[in-house]
Formats: sequence, C-alpha cells, structure tokens
Amino acid sequence: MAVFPQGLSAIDRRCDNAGERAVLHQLKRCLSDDYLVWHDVPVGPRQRQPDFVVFSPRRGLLILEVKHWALSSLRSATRDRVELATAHGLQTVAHPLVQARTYALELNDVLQGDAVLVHDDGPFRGKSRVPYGWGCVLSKIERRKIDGSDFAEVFPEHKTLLRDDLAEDVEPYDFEKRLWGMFVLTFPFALSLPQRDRVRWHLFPEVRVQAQQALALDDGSSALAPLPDLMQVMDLQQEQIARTLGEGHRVIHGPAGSGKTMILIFRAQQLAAAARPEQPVLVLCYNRALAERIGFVLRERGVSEQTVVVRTFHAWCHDMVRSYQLEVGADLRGEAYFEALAATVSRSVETGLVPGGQYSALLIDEAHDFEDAWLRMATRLVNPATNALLVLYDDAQSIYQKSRRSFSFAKLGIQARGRTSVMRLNYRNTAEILALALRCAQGLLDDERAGADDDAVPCVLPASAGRRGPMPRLIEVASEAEEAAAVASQVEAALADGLALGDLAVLARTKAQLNTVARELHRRGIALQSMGGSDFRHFDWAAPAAKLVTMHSAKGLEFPFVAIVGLHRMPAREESLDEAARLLYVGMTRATHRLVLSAAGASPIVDRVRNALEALAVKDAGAQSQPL
Ligand SMILES: Nc1ncnc2c1ncn2[C@@H]1O[C@H](COP(=O)(O)OP(=O)(O)OP(=O)(O)O)[C@@H](O)[C@H]1O
Repeated sequence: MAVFPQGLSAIDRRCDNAGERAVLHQLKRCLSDDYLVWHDVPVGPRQRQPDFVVFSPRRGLLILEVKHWALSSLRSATRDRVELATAHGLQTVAHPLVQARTYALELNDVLQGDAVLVHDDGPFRGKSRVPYGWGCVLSKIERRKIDGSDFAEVFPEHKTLLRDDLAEDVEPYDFEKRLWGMFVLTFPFALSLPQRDRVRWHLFPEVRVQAQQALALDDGSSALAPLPDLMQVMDLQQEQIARTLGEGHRVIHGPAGSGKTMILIFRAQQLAAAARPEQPVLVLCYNRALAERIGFVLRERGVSEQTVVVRTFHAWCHDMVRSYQLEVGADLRGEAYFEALAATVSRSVETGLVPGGQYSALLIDEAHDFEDAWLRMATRLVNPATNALLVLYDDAQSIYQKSRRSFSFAKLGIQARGRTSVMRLNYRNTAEILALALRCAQGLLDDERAGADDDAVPCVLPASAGRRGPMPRLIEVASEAEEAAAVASQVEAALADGLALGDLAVLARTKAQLNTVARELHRRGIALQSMGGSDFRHFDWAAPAAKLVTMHSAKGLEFPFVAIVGLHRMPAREESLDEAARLLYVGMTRATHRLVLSAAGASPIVDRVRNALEALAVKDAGAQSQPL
C-alpha cells in the first residue's frame, strides 16, 4: 500500500467530496508501498494546493485534480475553461487539466534548478531526472455516458480518469498504467533515498529541517559544515507524526536529538495560523534556556507572542499568580517556594480560580521533567472543544526525577492509548558522539521497555542516523586553571576552523564551575554569555557569543561545538553515580559535531569516560583492520 504521510483516515476526513474519497481509496488499493501520496497540502515555492500529489522514486511525480461534477452540469468546455451549471447559476472555472499542468510545470521548474536532480549528459542534459505528469479525475462521470461524443477533445482520454477507473474491480496494474500514461515523458528512472528526500525537500518547504543554530546565526558566517547535506528534510515517520498531529491528546517518545522539539515547533507554527489571541497556543517546558530558544525560533518564523505563548512551567505559574492574584507563601524561598507555587496554581486550576480551557492547544516539551500533578493540571488547561495536547517525552533524559518513573498517562488524564508514537533515530549527534554518550550511560538506558503498552513510559534507545565526525576528546590536566586554559584553546581552534561564536558552548555541573572558564575566555578576548555571571538574566540568542551553560540548563539545546568541563567534580555531593551519568548523557548529546570533555582530577565519571573512549578506539581500530 502507498504511504500517506498525512495519515489515511485524516485524509479521508478532509476529502471535500465522495470523488476525492474514491480517488484516495483507489490510490490506496492499487499503489505499492514505494509510492507516497499527499492530499491538498501546500506544495512548491508558491504553496499551491493540488488535490493529490503522487510521487514514486521509480516512476516520478504526478499531480491529480479531482472534480466530482455531474455530466449534466457541464454546459460547455474548451481546453482552458469549463462552464458549469450550479445552484448559483452558470459559473466558469479553470479547466482542471490546466490547473494540474500549471502545478506540475512549476514543480518541474523547481526540481530542474537542483543540479543533483538533472541529467548531466545525453539528450535530456540539464532537464530534470524526475519524470512528471498531470491528469484529472472526473469521478462522477461514467465512460458509457460520453462514448461517441466529442468529450475527449477537451478531456483527452490519456489524461482523464473517469468513475469507471475508480471501481473496485479495476486491476491495480491497469490503474497504475493509466497513471503512467499521464506522464509527459517516461524513461528508466530510479531515485536513491537521499534523492527522494531531496525531492520532498523541494516539494514541501514546511518539512525542511534546520539545525537550531541555523536560526540564530550571528553574522551569517557560521560554518555549519558538519551537516552532510544542507537539504535536510523530516524523515517519513517524522513527517507522518507532524502532519497527523490533530486534535486530541498525543504522546511522542523520542530519545535525545530525535526531532521532538523540531516537531513541536512545526506544530506550534501550524496551530498559530488558526489561533486567536483570546485562545492562544501554550508551549510549556521545564528549562528556561529551552523556552527562550523555542520562543526565539518561533518569533524568527513570524509567529507572534500573542498567538503562541512559550513559558517554562514555573514562569507560567508566575503568570497565573500575577493574573489571578493568588497567594503563595511570601516567606518561602528556593525549592520550597517553587513547590508552593506549583501547588497553589494546581489547586486554583482545580477549583476554577484559574480558568481551565484557556488555551486552544498545549504543547509540552521535556514532559519527563514534569511532576505528575503538573501533567494532570495541564490536561485541564486545554479547550475541551479541541482537547489538543501534545506531550513530548524522553525517559532517558529525566534528570530531575530521583527514581525511574513508572506511571500511567491515563491516570493523569492523558489519553495516550492509540495516540502514541515512538521515534528512534538520533539526528543531532555524530555516530562517534552518540556512541560515547551511550557507553557512558551504560546500564541507564539498557532497559528498553518500548512499545508494549502505549500508556506506559518506554525508555527509547537512540539509533544513530549515521552522520560521522571527529572522535570526542578527553583532556586531563592537573589543575582547574590548566583545564580552563586547555578548553579555551579548544574554543580558539574551533573558531579558527570557521565555527561562529554562537556555535560554541561550554557546559559544567554548576554555575560556579563556569566562572574559571569564563575568565580565561574573557582574557583571550572571546565574547561570551555565562549563566555563572552575577548579572546573568537570560541568553541573547541573536548575539555573537559563546554560551556557558549548566548541564541542567543545556537540556533541549544543541551546539556544533560543546566542551564539558569539570568531570572530576562529578558526581556532585548528594548525587549518585547514575544521576551524574544521566546528566552527562544529556550534556554530551548537546553536541552536533565536536565534543571535548575535560577534568582536573580523578572521579568515577572521569574513569567512565576514559574507559569508554578507549573501548571505542579499540573497536574503531578493529573495524579499520577488517579486510574490505
Ligand atoms: N530528519 C532529520 N534530518 C536531519 N536533521 C534532523 C532531522 N530531524 C531532526 N533533525 C535535527 O536534529 C536535531 C535535534 O532535533 P530536536 O532538537 O528536535 O531533538 P529533540 O528530540 O528535541 O532532542 P532533545 O530531547 O535531545 O532535546 C536538530 O538539529 C534537528 O534539526
């Protein structure tokens, strides 16, 4: 069966009429699984919306327009226009084949502009390698009714499917042949998977992937070379998830770097188009830097703060306290204050003091860091008419839960059964970084419990998407001053290699640990923003500066270059080795390309990293010595 990235049942619901539905079911019944079919989605640079786009890496690209016109309503037609009798009198509309041809030619032009997708020699030199065609479907008109007429003069037979072609007893091969007959030219053709995705990149700008950094280039000079191919596009599973996020509750489990935040941003953008300021979309996460980052990306993409509100959970609670004049113990400080804040707001939502249903949709990133009561409250914030709640979860990154979580989404009011997706591919990290992160997190992530029950919390092991890069490095020196100097030299080297300041991050377990590195970078004239600074409020993502971040706050972020300092101080006091290892896993998986780790002393975490690097080097040497 063909793949329908928008979801078959979702398309079925969206079909305008019985004709489109009949075409959908015939495409489903007759096409094999290498075909991709989209219905009524914006396509190409002009965001046209043909009824169906059919694409096969073995056949090419076909545009279909469907008209469910009764024969009796067709008054006259030329090759350009059709005159129809409607309830509102006579109407002249564009000929469906003209519509379909215009779309198909536009897309062909776009593909022809991509050197990778054109013939480089032979009679078609410079022309697109992707065969294309167009056609129309007159889904209500039977062949016997037009036999003997001059119908084919304006609706050529090879370009027009009729009701008969949609019948259940049509052989799939014959139906497919009818589609191929609509192509302008056919020639032996097969696209590789990367080429297929390149075509998707051209067709659907909305599913293009941009690294987080690409949206915050300071001076446009960033060398984001590590990415293998600039034309990155959501994979089919991501596209399917992103496009099928409709109303109701949805839960997505995905490991570090699998595209959860990317999908959240995609969804927020889509929802923003329909959101009204009195019923905005709310995006919640735990970590402030991530909230600011998501907000920044959305604003860059033209989404206003009035339509999509992005907050950390606690900042949102503050908003509620201010707006509804709630009392939170005035003398409470620190942890106790935050607990009271959450409890007060939670109670107020329950009693109706803070109105439920305020938001047309709620999207939660890092839901693994949310306490049960927060998640329970979240379900009440969404307008029951839409019930649109999206929960993104990665059990492996839950760095605030003392013990492994085992709960039921249903008990929290989140209807996850049948509405859960699991993504497994890690796109962010190179294979080398991911291998090290996984080895260092040994034991923590081994217990995969995915898939058995939609309502449970699986721990999903990431699989590498295969991008290669340099091996991470461990720098071991005698003092923290030497460590800062060594890390600063690595930062200088990365800048000399063409990375921009905004591409660089230094992570540490505590804010205080960042200060030694900050002083050294400052001494060398390297612009930086550090969470360790006494006057630090928040990062300015548009400013050209290296970011010095605690490991906790780095969750959700990514940088082409990451240095993690102070491994000798891990585990911190009152922290177990497992907790430290989990945090280190989060830190390491922030690096998209280059990872440097440093220590000025011994600790079980330093041993773990050193051993893991040695084991990977042995494995690598083994692999290289294998005969080809
Ligand atoms: N299909 C893809 N092709 C190429 N890059 C991708 C793809 N999907 C995601 N990415 C990139 O991978 C990186 C990680 O994505 P994202 O930040 O959404 O992951 P995440 O699941 O939220 O990770 P984490 O939980 O670690 O924060 C981003 O740079 C994103 O652009």
